[in-house]
Amino acid sequence: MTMTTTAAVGLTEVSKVYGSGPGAVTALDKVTVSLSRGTFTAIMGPSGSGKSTFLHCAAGLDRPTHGTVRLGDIDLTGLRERALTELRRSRVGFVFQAYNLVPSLTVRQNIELPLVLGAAAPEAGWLQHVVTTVGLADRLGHRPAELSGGQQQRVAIARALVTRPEVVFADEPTGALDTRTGRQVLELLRAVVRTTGQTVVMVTHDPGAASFADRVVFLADGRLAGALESPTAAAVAERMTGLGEW
Ligand SMILES: Nc1ncnc2c1ncn2[C@@H]1O[C@H](COP(=O)(O)OP(=O)(O)OP(=O)(O)O)[C@@H](O)[C@H]1O
Repeated sequence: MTMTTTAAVGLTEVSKVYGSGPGAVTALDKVTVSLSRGTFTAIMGPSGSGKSTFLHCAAGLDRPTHGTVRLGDIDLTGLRERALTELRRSRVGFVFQAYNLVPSLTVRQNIELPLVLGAAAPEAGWLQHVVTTVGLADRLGHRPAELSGGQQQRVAIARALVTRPEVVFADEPTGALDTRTGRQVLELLRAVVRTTGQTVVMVTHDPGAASFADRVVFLADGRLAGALESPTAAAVAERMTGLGEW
């Protein structure tokens, strides 16, 4: 049997140009990067460096102008819209800064929403495992408005995990949280990677948040600007200072 070492996410020479003519903006410029399975990666860079564009292209929310994006062994750039939608539903989880919970639904209903929307049912016990991991077992009947910001974000993380996606993409997941609550959410994401082998990719502005990752990938002006393994907050801050204003 041959060992396959397919990356969870692979971008090859990915460029994204918004608009055309003199007003065109190159948000990503030939970015090639490979993110291993079961790792936690932070994406950092100055404002406007292309972080959100990177995340959206990697997650199949947006299509690159050039280059290829792979999730596992699937080339997203070759997929039609319907197949891409299906892939996002079943293989990818999303966590945003604004938790995007449905206010009228309970915690349990919010978490189960992706299953109701047609993704394949997870293995028995997985929902329970997710709920326990995020520490919400005693809050399942509550509505989002009855929860703290950190708890709401944990619901959003549980919702992202419930379909057992291969990759969870998080865009500033701690941006709206205080430091202590943010830490708990980051510890949760790290624990998810350790205990489930899932892959997490997180955009952040915060060197402290990035230090929870296994690796930080830096962007500047839409280009790859290096990486740090086992980052400390101080090392990340120093690198960011070297990249200019942030
Ligand atoms: N829909 C769009 N149309 C035109 N230009 C865009 C669009 N989206 C992003 N851009 C431009 O692409 C560049 C990269 O934007 P992006 O949002 O990816 O950066 P970012 O690193 O996430 O920034 P921030 O940290 O400020 O959120 C910026 O110059 C931005 O103005």
